[in-house]
Amino acid sequence: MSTEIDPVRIKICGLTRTEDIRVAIACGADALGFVMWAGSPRAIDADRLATLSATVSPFVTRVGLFVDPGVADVEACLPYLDLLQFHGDEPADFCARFGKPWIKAIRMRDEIDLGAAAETYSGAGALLLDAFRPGVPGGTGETFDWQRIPDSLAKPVILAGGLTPDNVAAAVMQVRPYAVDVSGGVESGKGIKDPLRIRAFCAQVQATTAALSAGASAAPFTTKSSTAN
Ligand SMILES: O=C(O)c1ccccc1NCC(=O)[C@H](O)[C@H](O)COP(=O)(O)O
Repeated sequence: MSTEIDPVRIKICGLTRTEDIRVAIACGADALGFVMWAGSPRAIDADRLATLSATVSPFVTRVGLFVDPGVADVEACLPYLDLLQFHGDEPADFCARFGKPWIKAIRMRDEIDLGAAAETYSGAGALLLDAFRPGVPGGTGETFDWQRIPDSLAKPVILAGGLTPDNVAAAVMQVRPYAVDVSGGVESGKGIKDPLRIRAFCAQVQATTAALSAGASAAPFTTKSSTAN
């Protein structure tokens, strides 16, 4: 029996070049991430963001990534973004003050309580769950134990951290996230995306969604978005 399911959304992160944006969109990416934190090898500034953002088609979400930014730093980027993604220790009221939809990255340190995080960041559109490496706010290229994600969470889950064309199908099957997020797994160098790897990554996600729709799983498919407020 075939059951239509929501496709797992795809976010390609750490884009710095127009040609990579074109490939990501052509392969079906739903969202594109731009790292607005100067400490990253994938960082761009607001001028570059304006240029890149102008090449993004309507209906593709432009996401700005920030790590404990100043208010003015975020405000300078607002005209070029659809969604804000916070990777530092930003309180919820800070994340919400810009009048844009936002998501919160949660690094999966040992003691993390995802239920509490979902309450603390109740205004977030989703929680992006990422690997924890001390001193590195994101883009680690490392996975974490996906079994640590509860079956039910009060926010949609965006799964990140060390995803690649080789492991993303298993990740989708196991976690059933609302979306997957990848950076290093589709790169040939920091901030330089590999078109073949982007294509392979998106194809794996799309094929897994199709397989689930066709009944590849014994359990009825629900994504981690299904328990969202
Ligand atoms: O990518 C970075 O360099 C980065 C730096 C600081 C904060 C966040 C950063 N990236 C965030 C992302 O959304 C990445 O896609 C996510 O951490 C997954 O990265 P990867 O493990 O390389 O796929």
